[in-house]
Amino acid sequence: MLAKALQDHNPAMAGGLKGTTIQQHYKASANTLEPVPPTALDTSLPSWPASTNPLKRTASQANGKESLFSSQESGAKKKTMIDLTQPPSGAGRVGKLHDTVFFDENDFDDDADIDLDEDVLPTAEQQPLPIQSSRTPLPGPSQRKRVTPHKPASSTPLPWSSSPLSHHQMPPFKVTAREAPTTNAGNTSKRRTLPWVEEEKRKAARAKEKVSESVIEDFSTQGKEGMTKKVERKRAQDAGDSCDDLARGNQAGKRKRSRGCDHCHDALIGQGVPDLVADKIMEAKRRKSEDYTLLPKDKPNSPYPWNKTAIAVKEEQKKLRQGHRKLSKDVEGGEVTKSTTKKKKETVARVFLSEEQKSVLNLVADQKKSVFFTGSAGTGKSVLLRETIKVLRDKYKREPDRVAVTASTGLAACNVGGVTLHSYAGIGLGKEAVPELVKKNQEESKKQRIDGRAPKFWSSTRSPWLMGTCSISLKP
Ligand SMILES: Nc1ncnc2c1ncn2[C@@H]1O[C@H](COP(=O)(O)OP(=O)(O)OP(=O)(O)O)[C@@H](O)[C@H]1O
Repeated sequence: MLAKALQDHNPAMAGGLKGTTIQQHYKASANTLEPVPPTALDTSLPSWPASTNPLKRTASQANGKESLFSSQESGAKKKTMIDLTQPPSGAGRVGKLHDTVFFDENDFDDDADIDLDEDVLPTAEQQPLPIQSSRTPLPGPSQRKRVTPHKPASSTPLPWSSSPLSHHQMPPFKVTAREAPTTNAGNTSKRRTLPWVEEEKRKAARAKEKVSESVIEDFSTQGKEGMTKKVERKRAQDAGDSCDDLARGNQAGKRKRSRGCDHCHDALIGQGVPDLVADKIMEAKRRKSEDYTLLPKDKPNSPYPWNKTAIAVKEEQKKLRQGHRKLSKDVEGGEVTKSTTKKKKETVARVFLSEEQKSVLNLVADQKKSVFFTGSAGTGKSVLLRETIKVLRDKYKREPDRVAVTASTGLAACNVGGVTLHSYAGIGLGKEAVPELVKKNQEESKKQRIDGRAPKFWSSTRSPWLMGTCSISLKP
């Protein structure tokens, strides 16, 4: 069936198959099949019309020489063979089917990209700009002819702008913004000025003219001497103005004060003030006027509420606080709040000693006797001891070193505000012999005297001794 189809398609080829089987033939052709070079394709293309160009067709549309073969013996390997060397034959049944060409609407979208091998000279409108691209064309596998752009001659001047020639010429002179002519033809620019500024200028010009006229008249009538006198009068007038302005604190005075004040100086001399004194007074005045700056209170009040000095703001805050305090007092019915009043010092209730305690105190403080008092816990021994210390310190206020509060232990000493007996004596742990301890105590007493501290006369201290949880020693 396949051989019959091939015979119908190309009788010459079918004839060539005589004497061999189809499979043997295509085995041999597959071995000898070589890729067709592109030059061969290019040379073969122009001879065919575009409608019958086999390159524009798909493999299934090529011509009757296209077919698929599969080797049933070797397995599933499929080989496609297209013979492009032979012109298409319209005699075959498959070729007849493809004589009618169908076009899609999108088939001609790429017509602009078709590279024609004709040397078409570009027209004047299509002439490319002489800007050379930095991109160099990549060398392709096929060396096709490229359309070279028509380059102008090197001597031809290149137009660098499309502006008219008048725009390229330099202006005849530099025109400033004020002198620049307006766009309106024939009208020069007129600078807008304020009417009152113009009026002031006119007045100044008129005054200048008057002054010059008067100077000429004076010079002609009074001569040089008259002119000098007039100038002096004018200076004195200026100085007088400056003094008045300084007194008022005006800005005009501040500007004029550098000139000095000759007429004030003359006035002082006229009053009988010596020249040197007048100079010093004027110098002092000048310094004062230079250093003088208006205080905020001297400055006129600003009509604007936000234009206030820091002092004015503080005064306002102070007034507000006072008003708030007054208001709070009124609300609370005149009672002062706790935060504003000082807390009263809490006083400890006075201790009232019992008869027994009083007798012990009397023996120690008045009769200067050594007393041993003891008792069970909570019977008031510490209370009595603190009261006794207090009475003795009040009694010997001018001789504080005469009262010493000691205890055998540190805890007991803390309870009555004293020190340990060993610390008071300065004997350390007290493990040495008595003579050595006495010597130590005397040395310690000397040191304390030199240092100005209260001396400890442990060795020479006599009665009364108060023995209990603590002891109080009194110097005789
Ligand atoms: N004359 C007094 N007046 C008021 N209170 C007193 C008086 N005597 C003692 N007390 C009170 O009795 C309590 C015990 O007193 P205190 O601590 O002096 O006793 P104490 O004998 O020293 O006790 P302890 O032996 O345990 O140290 C304290 O709270 C103290 O206030």
